[in-house]
Amino acid sequence: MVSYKELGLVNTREMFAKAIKGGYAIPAFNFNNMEQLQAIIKAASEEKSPVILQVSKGARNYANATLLRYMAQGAVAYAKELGWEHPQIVLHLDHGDSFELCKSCIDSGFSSVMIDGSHLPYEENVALTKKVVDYAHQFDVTVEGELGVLAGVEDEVSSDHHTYTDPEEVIDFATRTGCDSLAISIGTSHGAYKFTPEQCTRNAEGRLVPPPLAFEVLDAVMEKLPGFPIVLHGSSSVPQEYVDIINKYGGKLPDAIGIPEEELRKAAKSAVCKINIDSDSRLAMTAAVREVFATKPGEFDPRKYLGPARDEMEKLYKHKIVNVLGSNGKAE
Ligand SMILES: O=C(CO)COP(=O)(O)O
Ligand SMILES: O=C[C@H](O)COP(=O)(O)O
Ligand SMILES: [Zn+2]
Ligand SMILES: [Zn+2]
Repeated sequence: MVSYKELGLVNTREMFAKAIKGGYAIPAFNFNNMEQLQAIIKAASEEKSPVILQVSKGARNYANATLLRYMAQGAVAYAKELGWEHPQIVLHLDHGDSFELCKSCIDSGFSSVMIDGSHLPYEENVALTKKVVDYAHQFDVTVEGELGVLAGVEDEVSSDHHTYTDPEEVIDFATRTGCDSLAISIGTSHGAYKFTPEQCTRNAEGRLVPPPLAFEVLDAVMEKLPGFPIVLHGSSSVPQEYVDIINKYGGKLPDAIGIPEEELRKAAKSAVCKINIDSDSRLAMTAAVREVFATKPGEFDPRKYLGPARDEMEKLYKHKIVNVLGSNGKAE
């Protein structure tokens, strides 16, 4: 058993309280490799932004759970080397699907976990989330629960079907589980295809324009739970520059579309205090790698294509921090 406190990590409690008061949101960036982690830490250090390092079950399986957590723990030392005196870094389990997985992360130094029981019947979601909270809180680890189902990978019924969070359930859920934050469904979804072309309109250039998020659901949740930390998953904006580069250099991402940054900016000013971004980083990395492969076919040193990918991700993370979430300078 190793406590995150010995590792210089922090939980989300104070971070979220400040973000809600200050009208900004904390970035939660997924990582599963060294270059992503370096780019996240460099961006957060240089912008003095609190940051949530997010690890999925898939990432643990890909990179090896032990190696991954040592990498994240090393991130605190790296941030200090970069001149960030008091790094505010959370190590968070993304989409935990069982008590055992959450416990294993808590026991190995995670400062925060998500237990995602959103696909379960309501009472089972409450019971599972409460079980994780009861364990986590003994060690001052914070817990994110989820109510409502995002379209796409979270929804087995169909890719364009959301079950928005029912605002009538949130008080009961938060009170009975004791969770520290709540992920809700208001129309975002995971991946690079957040809306089908049929759900969108087209602008003059023929680009897809997505339908708006259900801000009325967010407003109703905030009215029921004033000041309670809300989380948005599936919040990549799928930058069209990256999609174009990928498609130009042999990729195939037709009609990829995300959440407009304008909507995320608006959400960040509300009780939404954690915004999850993974796909945008994948797109930045893929665009940069494809461009090197296409324009410098003689390169075979991975540093020559992963290096530019890392630079592009760092640029992306800084852009999110400074221009979308407004978390820069909040961890001086
Ligand atoms: O919600 C996410 C991770 O939990 C990531 O969402 P995106 O696929 O929109 O980046
Ligand atoms: O919510 C999903 C995250 O983007 C992580 O995805 P993953 O399960 O492919 O690692
Ligand atoms: Zn979920
Ligand atoms: Zn998610």
